[in-house]
Amino acid sequence: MPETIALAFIPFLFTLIIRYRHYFLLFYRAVLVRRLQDCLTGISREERAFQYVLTHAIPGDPHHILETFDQWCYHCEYLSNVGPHKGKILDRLIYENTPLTVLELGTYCGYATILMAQGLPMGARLYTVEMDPRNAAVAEKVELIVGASEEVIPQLKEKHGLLKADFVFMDHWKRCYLRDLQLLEAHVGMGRDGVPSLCLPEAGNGQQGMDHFDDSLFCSFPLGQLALATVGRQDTGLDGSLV
Ligand SMILES: C[S@@+](CC[C@H](N)C(=O)[O-])C[C@H]1O[C@@H](n2cnc3c(N)ncnc32)[C@H](O)[C@@H]1O
Repeated sequence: MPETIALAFIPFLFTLIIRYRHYFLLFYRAVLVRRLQDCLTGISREERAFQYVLTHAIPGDPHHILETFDQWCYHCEYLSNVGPHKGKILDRLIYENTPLTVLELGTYCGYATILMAQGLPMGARLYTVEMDPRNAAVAEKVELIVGASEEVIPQLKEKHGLLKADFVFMDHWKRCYLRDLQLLEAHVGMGRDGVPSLCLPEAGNGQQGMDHFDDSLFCSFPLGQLALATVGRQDTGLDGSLV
């Protein structure tokens, strides 16, 4: 009898596995393989990626550095970079907006930082905030600020000289998006003539190397009174409404 009940569950289990195969794959690659590699190599996944990039990329060539990151993600291990598909959208937004001051929340390995920095006009400045001091990469136009966004944003003006942000790329933990937008509104001048652009990739869905997940888009909205927009899952508290 218990065997019969167990057998009856097998089709159900198969259906679940097929339905959620991408999440299983993500779990396998991002958690299981990562833990195993951490134990085998004695260094973190991000350090492994850096070693790969350092040994395979042409120094000083941002395109090749990004391509090398992509190769690593497709053929070796998963990284939560913005990735080549959403990267194209980000690149286009930078090109269209030609911002002089850019604020990125969530540097991680510096993939989006490099991507944005190489598209910025001369004299532009990119500020990028990362709370994990191990995740750091710096380029010429970039000021890397190590700290949690909630502590850094109130100090951006006085301590880091960021008087206004023309373009904000939020790519940290999405539970922080609403709070940090409110902090930005309170502490940082926003954009040319008060019209900043805001980018919110849909976090947790669109991971690099997981093409199937890459169905999210970026938004760049001209924001009069800071209109908020998010694309994809509507669980950030930012549902396209005006604040
Ligand atoms: C998805 S990764 C960023 C990927 C990066 N923008 C890219 O495309 O290469 C998110 C990063 O945000 C950082 N982070 C999360 N919450 C943060 C906070 N409140 N302040 C600063 N950094 C934060 C994490 O440590 C992590 O490195």
